[in-house]
Amino acid sequence: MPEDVRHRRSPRPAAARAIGVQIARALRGGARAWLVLALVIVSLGGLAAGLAPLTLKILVDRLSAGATPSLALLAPGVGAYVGALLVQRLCEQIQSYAYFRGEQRLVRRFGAQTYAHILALPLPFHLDNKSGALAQALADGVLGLRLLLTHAILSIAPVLIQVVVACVVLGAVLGPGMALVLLVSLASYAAVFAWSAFGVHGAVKGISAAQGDVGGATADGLLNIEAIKAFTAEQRYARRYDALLEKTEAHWRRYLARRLAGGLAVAGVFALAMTATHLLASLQVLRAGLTLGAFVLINTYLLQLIRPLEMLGFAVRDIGQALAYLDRIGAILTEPAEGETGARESALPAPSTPAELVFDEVSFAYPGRQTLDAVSFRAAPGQTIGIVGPSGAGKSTLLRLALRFLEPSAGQIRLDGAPLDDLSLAALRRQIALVSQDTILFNDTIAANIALAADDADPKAIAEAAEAARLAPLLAILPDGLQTRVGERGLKLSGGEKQRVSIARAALKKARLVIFDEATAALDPGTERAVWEAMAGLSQGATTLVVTHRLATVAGADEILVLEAGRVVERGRHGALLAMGGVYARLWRAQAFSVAPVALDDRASLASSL
Ligand SMILES: Nc1ncnc2c1ncn2[C@@H]1O[C@H](COP(=O)(O)OP(=O)(O)OP(=O)(O)O)[C@@H](O)[C@H]1O
Repeated sequence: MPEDVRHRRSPRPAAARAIGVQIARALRGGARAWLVLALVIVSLGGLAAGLAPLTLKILVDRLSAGATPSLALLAPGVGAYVGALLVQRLCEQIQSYAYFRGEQRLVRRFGAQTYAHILALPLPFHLDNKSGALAQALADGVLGLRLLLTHAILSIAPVLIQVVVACVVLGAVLGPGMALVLLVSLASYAAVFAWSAFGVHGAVKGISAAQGDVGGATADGLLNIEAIKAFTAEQRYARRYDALLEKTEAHWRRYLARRLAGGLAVAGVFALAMTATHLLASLQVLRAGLTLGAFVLINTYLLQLIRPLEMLGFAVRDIGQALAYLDRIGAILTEPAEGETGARESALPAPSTPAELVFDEVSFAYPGRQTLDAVSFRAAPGQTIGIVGPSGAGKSTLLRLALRFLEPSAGQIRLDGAPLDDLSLAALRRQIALVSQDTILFNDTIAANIALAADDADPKAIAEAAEAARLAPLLAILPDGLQTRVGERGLKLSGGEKQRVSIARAALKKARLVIFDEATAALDPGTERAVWEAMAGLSQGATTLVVTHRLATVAGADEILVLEAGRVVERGRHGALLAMGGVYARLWRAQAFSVAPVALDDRASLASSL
């Protein structure tokens, strides 16, 4: 079971590799060409900026050589100087366009790929992590990528090019000593930046984790707004939220302190570097009697490099922040997605007949908790298998195994004779429809919610599925019918209506294996009966697994499994189980039947009503 990503320290190299792979994939499809173009233009601009002072030196030397000033004398120098500056300005404009085109494409692809990866992570990962924190990690990761890229291409690359050109020109004009002093100064500067960025990186990681907690708490509270109000827990949740914000503020304080210390150290090194460069330059001018043009050259370089060097400082600091942002998404990217082992999907298209499902000595344990122990059964094509037993017996876990949300720790599950892990997950899940107790709908229209199983579902098929799920009476009173929006998590519909949307979803899928997990547990008897009728319609022509606490609903099942503490303690048909006088008979007697819901296998009478 994966740890909560907020608190795990993923192995850095693995996370960095995962991000690298993701960025490399995202670069394909247009982004790379734009970014390479941006780099080329940045290089051209940097070269022009680096050479501009040299053209100025030539101009000043001509002016100070004592020759009679004339247009012919000045024009080439002025032209070269202005031309170099113009090229630099033009490059700045064009590089922005090219860069942001590439950045937008890259960010889009990176975001889409990462979101797809998160969706593909196994269910246990999602159960262990807060959705809000995952959303925050994704947003941070995208922000981190943008910061990294912007600085790499728009800040660092131009500075490096200008510095190299300046060193080469200064070395050629004033000798290697001057170039060496400049390089040593820059190296010290870079070292102090690295130290500063390292400190900031640690502090930002704390902020990022704290903001993840805040994001998680925000979503948690809003998702449970009804419960919070019903239990008058508003103040408590607001206080808890404030406590998390307080922690975030503390991390920000630490970050600001580190940033200040780093900034001061950088400023100190900068002053030292400038003093050394200036002193050496002045000495050379005095001793060697350098030309006025050479003196102008040194000063122009110094003035010209101050700003880019400061920008480099900001860049390195932001990169520390960007890496911290990327750390968390890197940890998520190292999580393995659900297994895709099967190759049968294209070779063998699933038949349209009901499926055969076999559990063969299947065991499963959540961490530290044995949950299922050597469970075996066979659901023959078209049969209905009831699964009953006390709360916590492992019924839902068994269904999750059938859908391969979880993997057995021992034993084998087979669909139509093939082990589940011989099928791709998509091929497996396409054949199964799940109707569970907690139906959460998307904040979209009823039609879009029904069409979850197929992007290109035919409106007629959606209407038929709605009809089969007994949604017609509801749709008749809604002014927008199937186009009615259901609100956040479907809160504008009642529990029974939501269940019927969920059944329509399954009906549209025309599944070969239908799984009901306490599908009507939350409904009143009248609604329950209507929903069961819809469910019975759905299980026509399919093999059906029904988990329920209401024994009457599986009384007609072909086989009933009684689970207790993860073991099948009794099995058989309703009558035989009652005659056995064991757990099932006790549960049966204990239940008071206020209504007699339609049994799922009462198909003959239902077929006519469908
Ligand atoms: N993600 C999980 N991590 C750890 N333990 C879990 C997890 N999900 C369920 N369990 C535990 O596994 C056991 C079986 O749970 P399961 O949901 O399968 O029971 P159930 O028979 O469906 O119960 P109920 O009838 O109440 O829905 C329970 O003890 C439960 O606490």
